[in-house]
Amino acid sequence: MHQIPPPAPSPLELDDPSPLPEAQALEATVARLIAQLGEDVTREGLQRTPARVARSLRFLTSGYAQDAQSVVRGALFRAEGAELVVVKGLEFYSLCEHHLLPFFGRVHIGYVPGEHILGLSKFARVVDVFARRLQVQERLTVQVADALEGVLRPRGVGVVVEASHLCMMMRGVQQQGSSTRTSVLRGVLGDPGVREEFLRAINTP
Ligand SMILES: Nc1nc2c(ncn2[C@@H]2O[C@H](COP(=O)(O)OP(=O)(O)OP(=O)(O)O)[C@@H](O)[C@H]2O)c(=O)[nH]1
Ligand SMILES: [Zn+2]
Repeated sequence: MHQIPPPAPSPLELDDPSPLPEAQALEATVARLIAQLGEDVTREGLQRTPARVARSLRFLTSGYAQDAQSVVRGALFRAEGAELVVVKGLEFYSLCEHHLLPFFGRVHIGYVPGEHILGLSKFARVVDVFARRLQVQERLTVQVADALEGVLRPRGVGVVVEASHLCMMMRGVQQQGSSTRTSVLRGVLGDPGVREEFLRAINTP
């Protein structure tokens, strides 16, 4: 009888038995950072922390090694219509480039197809390519719109990002209730009728 093997863990989640020199350098940097915060890196709870943080940071910035073209490959299909398509509420987590603290929220995307439509899951994958980098919210919004425009050549595209920034919540101005909305509306998504339809779709629960 065949045993079903357990699913392989993602390479980024593995405990690397022989870390590459750059991974070791990152670990050493994290160890130095912890020491400079006045902590004892050799105490039991912290011994493996530099390796964990290095691994975690590599995952959280894994978007640098990806590009939107490869992510959508194979999921472009001939368009069946030319109506507005809205994919809303895509969750994302990113790191603010000023404080290296998380900002997170939802991305809403609308587009009016040209010759192609895109497999629905790929919108979330495109968002992750750009969210898993050191970012500002405005650039994230523009990069998602640029990427979709590049691969889909749509008649119009709209990207709205709503996010909470921990750098504004747990430090700095400490505005726990604040959130930020950024948007890019291009092509026919800029036309009043289509824009209204898109904004109504994303604002309706
Ligand atoms: N526009 C924009 N600003 C951001 C984003 N993330 C963080 N910031 C802001 O970047 C700015 C950095 O300002 P600085 O004055 O250099 O840094 P700071 O002294 O830590 O600022 P405070 O947060 O006000 O304490 C702050 O106003 C942050 O709120 C983002 O995604 N977009
Ligand atoms: Zn910040």
